[in-house]
Amino acid sequence: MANLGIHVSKVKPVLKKLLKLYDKNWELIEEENYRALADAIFEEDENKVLEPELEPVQRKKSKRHDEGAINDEDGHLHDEPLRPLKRSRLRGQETQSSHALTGPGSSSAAYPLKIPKLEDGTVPESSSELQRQGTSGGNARNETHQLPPRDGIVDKGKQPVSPQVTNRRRRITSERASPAVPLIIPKDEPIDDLPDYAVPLAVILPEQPSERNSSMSNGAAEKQNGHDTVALQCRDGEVGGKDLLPTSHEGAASNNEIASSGVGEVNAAEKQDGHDTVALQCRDGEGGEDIIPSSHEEAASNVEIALSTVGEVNAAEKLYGHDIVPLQCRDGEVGGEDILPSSHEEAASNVEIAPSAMGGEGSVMITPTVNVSTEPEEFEPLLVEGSKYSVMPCNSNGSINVMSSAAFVTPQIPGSQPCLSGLDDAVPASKKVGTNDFIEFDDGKELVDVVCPNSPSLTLDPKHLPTIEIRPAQDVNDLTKGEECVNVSWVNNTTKESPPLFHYLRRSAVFRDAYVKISLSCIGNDDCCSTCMGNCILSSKPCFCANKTGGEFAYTVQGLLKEEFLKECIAISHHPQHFFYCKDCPLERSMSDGCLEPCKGHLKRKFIKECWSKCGCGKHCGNRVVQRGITCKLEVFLTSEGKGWGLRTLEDLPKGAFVCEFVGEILTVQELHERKLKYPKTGKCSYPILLDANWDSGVVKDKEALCLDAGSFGNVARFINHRCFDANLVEIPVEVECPDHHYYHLAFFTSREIAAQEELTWDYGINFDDHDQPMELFQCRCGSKFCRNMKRSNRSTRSPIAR
Ligand SMILES: C[S@@+](CC[C@H](N)C(=O)[O-])C[C@H]1O[C@@H](n2cnc3c(N)ncnc32)[C@H](O)[C@@H]1O
Repeated sequence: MANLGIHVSKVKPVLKKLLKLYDKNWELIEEENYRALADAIFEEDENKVLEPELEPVQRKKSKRHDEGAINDEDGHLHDEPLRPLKRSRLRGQETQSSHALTGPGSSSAAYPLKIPKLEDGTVPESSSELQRQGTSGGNARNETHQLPPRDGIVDKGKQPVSPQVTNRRRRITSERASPAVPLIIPKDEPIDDLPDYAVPLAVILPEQPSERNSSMSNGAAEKQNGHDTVALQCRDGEVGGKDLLPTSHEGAASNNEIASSGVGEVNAAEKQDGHDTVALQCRDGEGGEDIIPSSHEEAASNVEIALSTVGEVNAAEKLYGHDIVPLQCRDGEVGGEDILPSSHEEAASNVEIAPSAMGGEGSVMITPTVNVSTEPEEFEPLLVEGSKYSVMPCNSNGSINVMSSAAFVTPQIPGSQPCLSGLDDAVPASKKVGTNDFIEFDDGKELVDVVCPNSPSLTLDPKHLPTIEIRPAQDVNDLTKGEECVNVSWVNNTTKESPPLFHYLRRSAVFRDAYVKISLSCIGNDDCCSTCMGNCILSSKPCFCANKTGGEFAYTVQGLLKEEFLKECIAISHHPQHFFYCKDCPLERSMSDGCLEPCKGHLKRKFIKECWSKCGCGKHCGNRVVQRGITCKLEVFLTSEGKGWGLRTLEDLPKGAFVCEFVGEILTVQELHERKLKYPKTGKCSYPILLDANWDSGVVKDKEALCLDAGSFGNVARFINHRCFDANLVEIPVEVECPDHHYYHLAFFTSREIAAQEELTWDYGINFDDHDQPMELFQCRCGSKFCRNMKRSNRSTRSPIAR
């Protein structure tokens, strides 16, 4: 603001107000380079000028306006907070999050628009049915389904949405963030010139006078007296604070480690040059109580990704073979509030690095103050991810410097921090800024200029730039990091971009609240084949496990889906008559703000039931396919059609072959909703899929209403792109260890033969005509002749399907 000639005294009160109005959502304020803030300041000025001229009534209105009320078309005032430039987006937040809950088949209504594959290219019969429903103003559902009357359910005046057009059933989609750019030579350009993604997360500060000055240039900052001031990393625990710095990548990389206990707690400490020095964050799995090492010895010293099955997900970045930076540990409280250890707050808040998922283009986000050394000597890059951020153990003294391309362009601005796991876990970067330029979000506390102008530390001699080596963030040969039985390579023949960073999971893992009961005692005699031996499929008599698939196994002896079974599954996906409507929809409940809307419908799918541990058969039983994991050769590649990354097969695949399952964090739909509200922009890095196939089984409790989110934690399925109608994969729910079907596996099978090198696709079930979808609808480039996103000039915007 200072750069705009706006005095800090003007900025402070407005910023305070904005923060309040935005619920401290810093991201929204900083968007478009603080345009909202600037506008609010100007608006404030204007109001001051206009105020005396207003009639008393107008003045009242004006005052309300200032307080956040807005006029609707009828001239009524609403108590919506004033949100300069962002009103429409924020208004859509609720919807946005609701859209976020779209299942791929979301399981369910995600498929309303699908029509069966056509032999001759004509629009299938069902599409006209769909069109009818789509054009009927959303009442189509009522033509075939009578919604039961429900107490407490209030239709907020909206048209009941046809399952064929409802947003919520759609697969969450997200826009890829802009591509990474190479480092840029310093230049004095206005901040506005910065592309979105270039807004740095690290804050570059001028040097702070401190006894520990020697370490200030060494990377992540340490918090002193409430301010992030001094570099934390690479300091030994010796008297005098002399920096002991790693002399190699390995040295630096091994310094940041986190360990987790099996009961959900995660302890993290800085291990520096053999000395455990600083505890990072320590949480238990219960109420977020801090467990703080009282000595170096107690401090856990390894940073690893820890997925507690009983609670939080904690993670560290292990990139390119190096443990880079610990991420964050959070409490297990509902709402995902950030709770920092009180007694060790200093230590705990010093290092926070979160990789973005999709939206962040996989960049490493560094939230504390980071000093860029004015004279980096012989720095060697440890990692450059997506060509945007470099983490370099670095100087002759070995400290870790973190640099972003933006750092060379402009003084750094505290940016938003796409989150990590638990998207609702990440602490917004803007919460911590350095001493002179810090921002405090605590109500009533001082707000100071948000920009760090003219930081001397920004002046980097360009001669150093060529020394920065770009390395891929993901292992080219295997981005599963060894998790799968097969390697999954990735390739990009077009740019230097790496696939986005995310934590590879072979199996879905509970984020926090989801109730996933895996208990042998819950598996009844009907749910397993305890008397079987060997390979059930070879037996002449179908066993108990086959009962759940209609008395026949779903698989052939060759391990493929039986033709009939597959056909049925595809048909279910394509036909809307398979919808059911919950009496008390958990999804609507999760998004309800007092007025419960009617269930929009879920797709009733056919399950595969696999044998499992309580069965008597062997591990190689033919009725255990999905649980064995990926077996075909796959590759992630940058698509040429502008769809971002995609997944393809490197070998011919027969029809009905299992490819992979959709893996992600298991969230309750409530948690997902909270996640979306908390990070409205994280649609970019969130790929939720509803696990709603059993919601017709009665009242589903909140903790049983689940979804999978592969935004930050997932497997290769997160790279599968959408294709309208004639995708070559179909997703089928699979029961393995949970007979109650609250949690199940969602497996992708080939819907036809697929040749080597073909891209693998599935139909997200998106309705591209639904513009009431704050989730960025991408422009579909599926190339299908049935593409629902094709521009047809004579088509009504309300009709999702062509006439
Ligand atoms: C689950 S991700 C798929 C992987 C993604 N392409 C990537 O680069 O990581 C979904 C996102 O991919 C892109 N996408 C998927 N299918 C697409 C299509 N048919 N046309 C254009 N973009 C597509 C959209 O940006 C969408 O939000």
